[in-house]
Amino acid sequence: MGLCVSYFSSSSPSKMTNNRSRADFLSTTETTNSNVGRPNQFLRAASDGSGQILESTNVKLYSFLDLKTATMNFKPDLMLGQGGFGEVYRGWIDAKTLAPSIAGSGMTVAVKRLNSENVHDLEDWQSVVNVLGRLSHPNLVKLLGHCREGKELLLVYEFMPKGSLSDHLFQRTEPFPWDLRIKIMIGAARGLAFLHGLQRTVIYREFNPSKILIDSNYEAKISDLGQAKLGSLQANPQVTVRIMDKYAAPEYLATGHLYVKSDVYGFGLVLLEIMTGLRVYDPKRPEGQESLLNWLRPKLSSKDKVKHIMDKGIKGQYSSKVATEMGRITLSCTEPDPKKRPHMMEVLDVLEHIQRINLVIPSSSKPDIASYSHSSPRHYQY
Ligand SMILES: Nc1ncnc2c1ncn2[C@@H]1O[C@H](COP(=O)(O)OP(=O)(O)OP(=O)(O)O)[C@@H](O)[C@H]1O
Repeated sequence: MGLCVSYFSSSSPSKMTNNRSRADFLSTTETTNSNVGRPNQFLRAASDGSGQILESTNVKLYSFLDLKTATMNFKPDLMLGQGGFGEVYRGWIDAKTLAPSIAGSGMTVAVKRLNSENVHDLEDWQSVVNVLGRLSHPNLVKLLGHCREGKELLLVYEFMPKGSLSDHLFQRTEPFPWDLRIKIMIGAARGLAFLHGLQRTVIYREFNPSKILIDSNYEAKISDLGQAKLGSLQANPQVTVRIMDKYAAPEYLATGHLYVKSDVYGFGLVLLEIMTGLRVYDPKRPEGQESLLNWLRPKLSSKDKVKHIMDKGIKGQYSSKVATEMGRITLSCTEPDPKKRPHMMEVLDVLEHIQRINLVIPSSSKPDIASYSHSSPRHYQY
């Protein structure tokens, strides 16, 4: 995890570093020639009023003891999950002062305790926390606080009570309703478009369904802003390089160069996952079908064939026009040539259109979202 900061002209595609550490999945780049090569509408994301860059960061500095208190000493029962860089615990803080509070009172937060062995470039910890703590958008999980004490590194995030898109798509027996799938991807597209539309462009880099978290209203927020500049390969060449990143764009795997459009590729793969209900890569599938995109790409452009790749569990919840349009936008996002991929604002427009055209499906053939939404992933019930 980590952030790679580099400076370049924003003419797209934007060349980045050739570091391939998983560590620098979230990259910021400053535009020296701010709008060159961008469609005007691309700036809408940063200027539509929904997101902003705060004057100063509100990210609170916690002591390790504070966060021990907030999480009942990192009680195993409170563990929300474990990622490649550490564990995430449920915790509680005072909603006004953000001071740690006793379990069950105040505001719930997610406390990420990073495994410091994976963190190698700590000099910029404070500055990166400051930069990312200033980004505010309804579709980004808010970074509320951080702690750095000896080997302990922690980040405190807004709590997302419905877990991740990955939990809903792949961990549950009940199929995730189509309307929610599209709503969530629209929210995620807004979050990414905001990052890409900033004058100091942010490339997220490891977009995938476990990074899309869901709030109580099924609004999506992109998580992990703030896991920043912690462990670039430059700082520590021994860091394991994860060459076969399942969601990584081909140009990144081939050259190590990262572009704004590399995020669009990852987004396209998640679109394919919400269409099919299948993981983007599964070695257990029969030969030739392990990579979802390689297997299904020929069907995405065919009006007749695309219907057949849709998740059987959501049959009847979308029109065939929706399936066709989804096939088209997925194909376009996953174009091998990054220049041919759309900007996130364009993807957002298409998804909003798809959401509108699906209104023709009578609600009687759709599942009762209210009853679905009463359930949360098991580990989120407390
Ligand atoms: N803000 C949050 N609110 C609620 N749950 C969260 C929050 N952040 C993370 N989680 C949960 O904690 C678990 C681990 O998250 P984490 O970000 O560490 O890992 P990941 O995204 O699965 O993988 P990695 O960081 O290795 O790429 C996930 O299952 C996620 O659902």
